[in-house]
Amino acid sequence: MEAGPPGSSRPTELGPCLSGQRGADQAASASLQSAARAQLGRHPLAVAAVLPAGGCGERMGVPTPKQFCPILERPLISYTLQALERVFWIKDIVVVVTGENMEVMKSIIQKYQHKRISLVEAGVTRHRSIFNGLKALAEDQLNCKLSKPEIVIIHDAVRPFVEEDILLKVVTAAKEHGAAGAIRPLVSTVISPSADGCLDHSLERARHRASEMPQAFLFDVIYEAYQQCSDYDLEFGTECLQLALKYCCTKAKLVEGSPDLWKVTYKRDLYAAESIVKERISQEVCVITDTKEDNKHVSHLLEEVLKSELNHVKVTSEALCHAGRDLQQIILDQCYNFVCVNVMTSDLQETQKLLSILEESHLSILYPVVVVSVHFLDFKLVPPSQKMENLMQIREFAKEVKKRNIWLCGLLISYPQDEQKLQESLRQGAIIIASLIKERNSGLVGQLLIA
Ligand SMILES: Nc1ccn([C@@H]2O[C@H](COP(=O)(O)OP(=O)(O)OP(=O)(O)O)[C@@H](O)[C@H]2O)c(=O)n1
Ligand SMILES: O=P(O)(O)OC[C@@H](O)[C@@H](O)[C@@H](O)CO
Repeated sequence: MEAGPPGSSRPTELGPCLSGQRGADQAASASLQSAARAQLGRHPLAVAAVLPAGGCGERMGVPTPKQFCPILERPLISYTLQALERVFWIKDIVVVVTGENMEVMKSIIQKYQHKRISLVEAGVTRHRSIFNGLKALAEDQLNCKLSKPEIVIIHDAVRPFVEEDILLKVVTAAKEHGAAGAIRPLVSTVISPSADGCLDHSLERARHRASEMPQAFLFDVIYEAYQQCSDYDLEFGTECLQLALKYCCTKAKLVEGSPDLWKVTYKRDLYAAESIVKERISQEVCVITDTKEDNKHVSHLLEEVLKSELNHVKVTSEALCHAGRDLQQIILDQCYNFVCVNVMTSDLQETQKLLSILEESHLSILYPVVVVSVHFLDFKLVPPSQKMENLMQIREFAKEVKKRNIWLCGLLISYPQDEQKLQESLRQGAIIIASLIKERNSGLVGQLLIA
């Protein structure tokens, strides 16, 4: 059982909350969280989590177990760990992986600087893996670094979009009822086939629900259930709530969960998960300019066109010169998209300054940061060839900063004297920038695009 790297520093912010909630929902969630935090704070509940991650992902149909499949070049399991790490009152996170994947898991913990993680060896079935995780938490383990919690959360490692409020709800419910689990409406009707492969009967969909994760239990309840569990249940069971009912007569409280709780099972689920992550880290763009009047004017024009191109996206602008203060705050506020505006110049000094600031921050550890180095050039005044040589340096810079998960590309925008033609160039440029930010295609890193 290994803990995460001791003392590894971690960015103060753990990346955006990839929650499905927005606006009013978020306010409700925040007020629930503060109320529950007050409650948890008053009687500090010892809460730990067990993340079964020892499967082979057969239904995903790829050689890599799905929990290690990449989303934006980061393993799926790292997103789930990040989601749980954001919850300050979960004191230990036990990840259950196969022996052969132990080193892979350790490298993920190291690279993404996950904390509060202990690793335990998986079993041949999900229930056996979960049982191994619980054993690691029980006090009756030799040289155990973990202490037995009052409440244990069980959450599949392949359900990355779990929010604090559903965790609070199931933990609070488990404290009262002994067990609790998230549920969702059924999408398809459940039917029961007869022996000859025909319909025997169907269940009334409105009266049934899909059992999801997270689930939470009084530790003693679920640990006792697993200890009493038959080999058949350990081998073929899929429902922890049922074990609590069958072996400990504990009826779990069912808690409505959000649509994002779904389990990544098939390849399409991985594409869906990546789309959600891309959408969530494309919510803000920062246009960086210097204080020269010409730059500020064009940056403002570009900012306005970007706002119309990227609706629902917050577009801010910042001068690079006093970067020590305002830009750092924008970085801390989790902006992952930067447009560095250069007017009538193809040198890359401003862009390089921005890249250095980004490299010094932890911002790109968890998510790729997109930087577009924009160069407005009046092709009539300055033949592109004279400037292209400078701009081609972008390829080298991009290769270097890609190692720090900063995805740099260049964009040449025509800067004609004619106002109407300038507007058209700006619109073209904004369309390209919007696509670079939303699609986050690593294949375009180091490219010089022309609007
Ligand atoms: N022996 C096992 C089997 C599964 N799991 C974990 O339980 C979770 C949910 O199980 P499932 O979606 O079935 O994952 P797999 O078993 O990997 O998928 P498949 O059935 O397609 O092989 C996953 O995080 C999986 O890694 C586990 O810890 N140990
Ligand atoms: O059965 P699988 O191993 O695919 O996945 C486990 C799921 O069944 C489980 O996570 C929820 O149904 C809640 O128990």
